[in-house]
Amino acid sequence: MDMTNDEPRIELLNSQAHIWNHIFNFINSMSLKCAIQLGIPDIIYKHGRAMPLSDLVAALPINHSKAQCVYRLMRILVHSGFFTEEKLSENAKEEEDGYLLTSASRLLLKDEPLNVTPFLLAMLDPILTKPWHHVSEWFQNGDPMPFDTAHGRTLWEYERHEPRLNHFLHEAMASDARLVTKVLVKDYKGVFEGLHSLVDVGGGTGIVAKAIADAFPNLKCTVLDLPHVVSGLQGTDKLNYVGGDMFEAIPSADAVLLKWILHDWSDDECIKILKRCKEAIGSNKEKGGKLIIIDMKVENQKARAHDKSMETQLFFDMLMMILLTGRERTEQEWAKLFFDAGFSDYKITHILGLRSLIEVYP
Ligand SMILES: C[S@@+](CC[C@H](N)C(=O)[O-])C[C@H]1O[C@@H](n2cnc3c(N)ncnc32)[C@H](O)[C@@H]1O
Ligand SMILES: O=c1cc(-c2ccc(O)cc2)oc2c(O)c(O)ccc12
Repeated sequence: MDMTNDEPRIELLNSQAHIWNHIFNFINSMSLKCAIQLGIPDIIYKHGRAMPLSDLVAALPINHSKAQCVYRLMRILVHSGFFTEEKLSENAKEEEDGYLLTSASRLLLKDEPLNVTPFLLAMLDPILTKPWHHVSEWFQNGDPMPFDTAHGRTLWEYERHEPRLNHFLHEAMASDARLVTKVLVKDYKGVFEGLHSLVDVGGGTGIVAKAIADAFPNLKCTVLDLPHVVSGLQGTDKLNYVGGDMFEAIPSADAVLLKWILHDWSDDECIKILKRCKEAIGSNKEKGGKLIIIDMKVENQKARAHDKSMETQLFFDMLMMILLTGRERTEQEWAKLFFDAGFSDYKITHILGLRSLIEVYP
């Protein structure tokens, strides 16, 4: 069909703009990465009030020949909601604006306890972005995921031999763990009440388990993770680290926590992990034994076609397909996994923004 003849001109131009926006979506992420690497959020924060462009330029660690370009970087970041502009003076004749942080850029400050910068820097590192250039090739070959097509080995193999990847992934996960734990322990204490023991499976360096152990004096926590992740980590009387493999065995406990684990894995792999979790909990539902999952629940796509949070969930689903063997799941897909692994019931609570808390009972 010849679009130029049949489509109204306005629709033709809108379609072109839609495509341009998609071509250049990466410019939003890369501009933000640049601002963080230059320390722009911290510089504006330290200034303490709306910061004029000239002061920002003077404070930046840049070559002076690039001074003219700062305005253009800031303009796109204002547009995407990371900074706002405010008049520097009450005097209407004075035109100059100054930059202020927004609630999103406050989460990028170095001294912010819930800083999400490590997650951003990890996801935009060339090791993790290279596989995106190999997706169509992967669709046509026999590799398990585009990460292998790009790097010749799985992410797990790469991580074992490349300390930098291992380090930035654990920093990324730890930063997310701090944010989620803050909400969980403050607002959803009931989930952990009555429990005496909990294993955080794939709990990394133990940020979540430490916070739960601190918040509940009668609860002893264990972190199970791969031996190279937990080796050298010092436990306490309330927190202990176990090096092991969740596909083989999970220490027994009243409750098992799986935060951001199951979305990394295929359905068959999840069923194996879930069966090990059920063995660890035992079968006594009345004793309070349960599995606690923190992961996304994707809604029906048709109902939310233009919803921003649906888009973010779809981004994560693609990320899991490109890097790992995992996926994001609908309620029906979650329920099937639980019943196939031998669990009898579950309850989903929407408490963590795009992620849900799913309690699963033996
Ligand atoms: C995406 S991270 C999630 C970390 C943590 N639960 C969080 O949300 O912050 C996945 C974790 O699973 C761990 N892991 C991967 N394979 C594992 C296995 N076979 N047994 C135990 N842990 C494993 C990784 O080392 C990593 O710490
Ligand atoms: O980029 C990742 C990587 C992982 C990951 C790394 C190593 C493992 O043994 C398992 C998983 O998990 C991720 C994840 O859960 C996420 O939500 C975003 C990114 C990544």
